[in-house]
Amino acid sequence: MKITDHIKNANGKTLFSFEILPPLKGQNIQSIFDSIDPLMEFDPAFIDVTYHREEYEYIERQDGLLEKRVVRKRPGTVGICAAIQNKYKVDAVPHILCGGFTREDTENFLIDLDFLGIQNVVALRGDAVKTEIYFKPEKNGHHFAKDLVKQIREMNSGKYLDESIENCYPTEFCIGVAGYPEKHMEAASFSQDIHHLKRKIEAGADYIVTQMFFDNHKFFEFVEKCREEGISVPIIPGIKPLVTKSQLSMIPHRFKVDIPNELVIAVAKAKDNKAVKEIGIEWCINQSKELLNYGVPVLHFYSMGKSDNILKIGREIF
Ligand SMILES: NC(=O)C1=CN([C@@H]2O[C@H](COP(=O)(O)OP(=O)(O)OC[C@H]3O[C@@H](n4cnc5c(N)ncnc54)[C@H](O)[C@@H]3O)[C@@H](O)[C@H]2O)C=CC1
Ligand SMILES: Nc1nc(=O)c2c([nH]1)NC[C@@H]1CN(c3ccc(C(=O)N[C@@H](CCC(=O)O)C(=O)O)cc3)CN21
Repeated sequence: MKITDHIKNANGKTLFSFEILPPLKGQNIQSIFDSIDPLMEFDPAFIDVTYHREEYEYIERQDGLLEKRVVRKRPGTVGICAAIQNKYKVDAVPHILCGGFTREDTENFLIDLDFLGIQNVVALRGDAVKTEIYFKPEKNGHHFAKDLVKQIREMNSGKYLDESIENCYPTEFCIGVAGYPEKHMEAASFSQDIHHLKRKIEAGADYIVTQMFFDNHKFFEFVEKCREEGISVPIIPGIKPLVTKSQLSMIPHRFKVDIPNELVIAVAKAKDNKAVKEIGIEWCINQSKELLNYGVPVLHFYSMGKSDNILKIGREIF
């Protein structure tokens, strides 16, 4: 079922969802099932599975020259989505990126998803590859998420890239896009970023899921601003409980989000990561309760394969 239909059918009740990443190459899928099993008691409306493109590694050869190697550390997004839908009868939502994909790759990827009965996707530009600062599209790939959204919409109206093929089957993808309560790191201003978000909705996106945030006021202001700008689609908050001290520097660095001082102080004072996990759970429960009162359509947890803390949070909320 489409995410937007899940939301409509819930009649104002807040739904539960979470996000996982494929295991490192060489691992089996059991670790994925083990992380999903405990969370089934909250009846997830959907499970997002991130997509991980290739990375470049430079290996020093014996002659001292550097050899560039292309590696994909976390393949398997589509297979995991199919396995989830088959095993749990829960909608799996693959992330689909501009980066690393030509338009043809995108079309063929979407055909696979459609054949597997996957009806939802999150359309993202994708991060720059680790060894580069700026995002670079493939030749004949998309620069921005809004262009990817447009291509999916065209397939939804039966328009494929090869116009000589007649009577193409129209797919029925429901499309999510990312929103940034604290502005995307590359956007020149918050207003400009909202303007770009609006373009994604105009291109045909059906809902927004946010970057993680630790201060609900940032989310409330973001929703207000979106509504003022005429963005009327559902906005789903994405939240993540802290688990380690090192995240105090990793999260602001990687995702360009702020951590409120009160939380920073509590985590910094904690005697070990076990204590940090408890602080993270408590903070996330408070965030969740307030978001629930605000009437969010879904609470989306960035569990990334670790479910014990989400289980504790879910038991307080759902
Ligand atoms: N894998 C995942 O689950 C998630 C990944 N992300 C990452 O966040 C990053 C951005 O992805 P999206 O939000 O999908 O990208 P996007 O294409 O919507 O926006 C990327 C940046 O370009 C700017 N922009 C958009 N249209 C523009 C235009 N026409 N001219 C100039 N600038 C424009 C935006 O303000 C933003 O700063 C990526 O790095 C993505 O991988 C974000 C959320 C979830
Ligand atoms: N810019 C951006 N890129 C993304 O891929 C992305 C977002 N934002 N925001 C939403 C989700 C959340 N994502 C996440 C969230 C946490 C981890 C994670 O596993 N973090 C580990 C350490 C990761 C590492 O080793 O670098 C952690 O300790 O939290 C990974 C992806 C992926 N998504």
